[in-house]
Amino acid sequence: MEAMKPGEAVQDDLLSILMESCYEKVPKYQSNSRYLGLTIKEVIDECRLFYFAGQETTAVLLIWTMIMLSKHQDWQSRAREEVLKTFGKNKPDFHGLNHLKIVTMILYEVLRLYPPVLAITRRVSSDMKLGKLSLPAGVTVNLAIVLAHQDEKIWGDDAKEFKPERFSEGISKAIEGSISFFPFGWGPRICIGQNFAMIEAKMAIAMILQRFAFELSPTYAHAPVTFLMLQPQFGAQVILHRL
Ligand code: HEM
Repeated sequence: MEAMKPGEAVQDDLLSILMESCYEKVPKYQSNSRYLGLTIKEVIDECRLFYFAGQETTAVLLIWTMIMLSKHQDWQSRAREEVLKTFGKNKPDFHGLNHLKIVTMILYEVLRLYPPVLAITRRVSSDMKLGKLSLPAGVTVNLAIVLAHQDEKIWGDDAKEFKPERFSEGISKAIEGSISFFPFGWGPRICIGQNFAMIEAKMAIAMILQRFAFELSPTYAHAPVTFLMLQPQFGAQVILHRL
């Protein structure tokens, strides 16, 4: 804050933007001053939210992807083939990552079966009707992402099976008009980091596939459990073979 006052240390990153809003719009922190910008507490809360919302979610997406590609070696080979065709052994670039079709299908299917955020909740602010439901003010509605993602009426008898080909023509074709795939939430509060998360996950998976073949260790026990996020309860023991 001190360094920002004379115009130093302002950079084009998230923290600077938050700090700028805080410093420029609320020059003095008096409890009676008109509230225009973020308070320091709000800046800290935003930073915490970004860390919490962005770190663990993408980490568990990557873990489940490694597990699924270990269980389904055919998809691991297809993904590696695509990555090597696109980048060779070079560092993946943004343009190429955006054009990975197989890897994207795999990530969507992992997000469908193992959504890092299992459910989202909303508090009803005033009495309202939602379809046939009457919701009184004050109740909390729980939207179980994982149940919609594995509903056999929507996804078919094989809803619980790993079949990335469901997404071969994109999300809208796979869900055919129903809102039955929302790993990043939906509506005005949809995840602000979803594009970043997908690029980050593609980058990590592509770099692993370029270097390693991998399989599950016999010690791995499949036991998804929720500790805030959906995680493998006993860890993910994966054996890597350098290529
Ligand atoms: C696989 C990765 C991710 C998943 C599955 C995920 C999932 C979600 C979901 C379901 C919500 C909506 C919560 C609600 O409606 O109550 C959300 C919100 C949010 N996410 Fe993510 N997220 C991921 C990655 C990220 C990343 C990488 C960032 C930041 C860099 C991020 C930042 C946020 C923020 C700030 C919100 C709150 C948005 C708001 O309330 O307006 N997320 N995320």
